[in-house]
Amino acid sequence: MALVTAPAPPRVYRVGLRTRFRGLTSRDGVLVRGDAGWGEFSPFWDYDVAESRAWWRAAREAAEEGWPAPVRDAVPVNVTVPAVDGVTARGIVERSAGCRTAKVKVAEPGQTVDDEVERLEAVRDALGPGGRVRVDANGAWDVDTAVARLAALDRAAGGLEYVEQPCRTVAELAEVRRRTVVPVAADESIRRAEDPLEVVRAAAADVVVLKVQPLGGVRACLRLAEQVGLPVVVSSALETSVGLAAGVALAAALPDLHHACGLATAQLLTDDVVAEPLLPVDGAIAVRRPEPDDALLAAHAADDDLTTRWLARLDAVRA
Ligand SMILES: O=C(O)CCC(=O)C1=CC=C[C@@H](O)[C@@H]1C(=O)O
Ligand SMILES: [Mg+2]
Repeated sequence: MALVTAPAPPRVYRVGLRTRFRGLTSRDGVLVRGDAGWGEFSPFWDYDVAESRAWWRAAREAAEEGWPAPVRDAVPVNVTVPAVDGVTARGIVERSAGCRTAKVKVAEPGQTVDDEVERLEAVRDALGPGGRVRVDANGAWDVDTAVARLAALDRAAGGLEYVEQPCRTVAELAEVRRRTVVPVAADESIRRAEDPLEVVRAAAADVVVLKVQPLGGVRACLRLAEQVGLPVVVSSALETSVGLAAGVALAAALPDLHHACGLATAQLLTDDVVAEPLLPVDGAIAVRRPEPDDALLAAHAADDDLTTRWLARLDAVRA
């Protein structure tokens, strides 16, 4: 008699964030298991059903197909510094397990340029002269603000590696790029765009940020990287180590990788669903695919209300 195993049920999780990030104090999502392993489906709640379909394709790829073979066995990563004060920022860099690049959040509502200068000076001081500092404005500035602000932040940081998404539109990114010496990286203009190649046609970026879930999986990102033809930074969507493993797999499979990747975000979580999270050692994450741990899945299981919301979302996206 053939033994038929029932498909594993989706597991809804919720874990805390150490510092408020993107307005969030915790992160939640669904983990699904297929023949190839575990996948994560965790679109932020501001992504609608249509946008979330790419996130589902990434989870399905992980669970059903797995990922292309790596060409490297470790991925250099940046420490991610939320919009915190200078003392806290210094501590985060010092406890980042050897990261030599820091990505610093700027343009936080309610903060001033002085807050950003203090944060960047502290980060540069903690990294020393050999480290790299990048900032991420999440599209919050207009062009004039970006140009003026970048001059001040470039000075405070002792040189910026790049600014990620200084303004909202592709045309604005292109103008900022023409008016400042700081290189420009496109993030939202890739991951939330109808046509990610618009950035290339408009000469709007020096670097592109690729996130596996919003862009529909590792293979989809590899194809996009080839079409874009610009240096790539793989970054997380603030997932558990199950979702991070897909980002690590992408970074490991890219033919060229010249920048540290934004994949050290397990450092931002208070806990994880795997026993050995994908954390950096000496500034790099080893390429591997950790499995969730039953006790940790149980410990971080979402309550009934959140579980119901996620299962409804999953149904809507799969329909
Ligand atoms: O790139 C990093 O260092 C970490 C990931 C990161 O910053 C982000 C993850 C998820 C959502 C975003 O608001 C944010 C980003 O804008 O890049
Ligand atoms: Mg970004």
